[in-house]
Amino acid sequence: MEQEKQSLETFLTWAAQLGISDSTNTQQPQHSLSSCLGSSLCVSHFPHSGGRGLGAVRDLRKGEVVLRVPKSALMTRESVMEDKKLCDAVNKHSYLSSAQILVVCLLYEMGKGKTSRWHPYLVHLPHTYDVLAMFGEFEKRALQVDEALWVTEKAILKSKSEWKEAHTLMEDLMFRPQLLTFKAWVWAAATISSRTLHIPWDEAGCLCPVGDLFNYDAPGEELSGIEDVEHLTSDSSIHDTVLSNGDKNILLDAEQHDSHSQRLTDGGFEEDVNAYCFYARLHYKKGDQVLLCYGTYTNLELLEHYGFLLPENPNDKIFIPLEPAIYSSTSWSKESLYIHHNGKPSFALLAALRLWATPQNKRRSVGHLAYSGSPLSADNEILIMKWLSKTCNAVLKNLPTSIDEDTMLLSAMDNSQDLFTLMETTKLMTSKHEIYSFLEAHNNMKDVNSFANILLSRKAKRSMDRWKLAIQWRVRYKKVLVDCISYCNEMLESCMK
Ligand SMILES: C[S@@+](CC[C@H](N)C(=O)[O-])C[C@H]1O[C@@H](n2cnc3c(N)ncnc32)[C@H](O)[C@@H]1O
Repeated sequence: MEQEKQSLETFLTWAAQLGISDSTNTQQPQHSLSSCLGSSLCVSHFPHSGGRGLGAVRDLRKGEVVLRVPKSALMTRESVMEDKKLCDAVNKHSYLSSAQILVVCLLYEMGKGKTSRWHPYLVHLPHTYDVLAMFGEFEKRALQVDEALWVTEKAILKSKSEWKEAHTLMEDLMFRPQLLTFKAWVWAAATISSRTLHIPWDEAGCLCPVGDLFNYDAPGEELSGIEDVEHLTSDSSIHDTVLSNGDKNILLDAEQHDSHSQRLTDGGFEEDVNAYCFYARLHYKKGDQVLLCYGTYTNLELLEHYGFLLPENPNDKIFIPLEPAIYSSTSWSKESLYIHHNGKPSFALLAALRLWATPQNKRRSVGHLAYSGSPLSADNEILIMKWLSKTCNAVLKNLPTSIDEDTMLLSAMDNSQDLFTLMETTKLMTSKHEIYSFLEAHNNMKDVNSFANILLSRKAKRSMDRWKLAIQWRVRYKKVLVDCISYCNEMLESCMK
């Protein structure tokens, strides 16, 4: 513990020496070079929203600058490739993407150990991640929903193929065997995926010491009026994040105290000061966690890119299987046909269903109504609400566990110190099969008395954390379906009045 504190202090001193500062005084960035924090922020622990993060050391006003990280302190492809050996090797592998190269750069610096100029920063990177590419077979299956399984499978395959493609380069650079493994690659790729920030000159983004300690908050009401804002930012990654928020022409904030309070961006690279600047997106009280909006993400996207999800995510959306005729009834894209976090069908899904439920020869005459979001007739509305409710019910019934069982399993997991107690608590539940599968995936253990030991294995503990995330995700998915059924019932009632 003491060692960790010491190491954090060393890191913050190192950061101050690089000019990183949370001081409000831009002329005289830091009073002392002993820490880059202390004027606005401090590193703190927030167990329910991201773990390690940044807290306010004083009341912060919305829009005020809370951290500056000079360009020279950013870890980018450009800065790491000042190393001639790396640069020469990379130049021989031009087929690699910029993100793959940044992954190699990170592993290369890791390989340097204490001699890396980034060493004080690198030692504070998380040791493991829970992004989908790290999900094992058991954890993947625990997601239960085809769409999520498919996204996970895709993430794993992508990671594998990117690793294979970069292998020759890493061999050329004579990486030691440990850094050549797929495990090392997924770790580095997850670091890049979950921590890089957008910079205008490199699509791979940058690693930003101290600036990457901000935990995530979903964009709030300011974006909720733009239903399909995700189309603007659809290929989600943290890089798009600041892009999605960075348009200073979009001023949606009602409060207009000063120019800063209007900005939607809470972080971005600013040419005039040659630094990454972070702003308070809200008023914060001393002690509050200061959060950053990385972008607009569904829970599945958060899991894919960042390895966490939000219990209440205003940007969550779920997809249900639709008949081919529904997709072909309109020109809306498949991605726009979904159900919102609160159970309401998306604008496009409603329009598509309304047209699909209209006889083919009448569609043309009512197309304009459907595309403007209007109901077509009471009968049509009743038909689609019944269909949607029935479909959601069928999806729920086809899933291996219910919300109640999942909730009980989660609570048993939280309250059991070991797997033996967990088994006892869940003896009568369907979930016990899942627990057996977990045991099979981790040891083929048949001896109940040794369950307790499993929790001691670090690998099983990691797997359990991911299993828990998978259950939390599927519970959210199922709750959206239940809310959609309620929504349909309400609509049906009002149609039948
Ligand atoms: C840019 S880092 C933020 C700092 C990070 N907590 C750390 O200790 O280094 C992003 C990671 O923090 C975690 N995180 C951020 N916001 C979170 C939130 N609201 N809830 C849970 N985890 C969060 C996730 O693990 C994510 O991949």
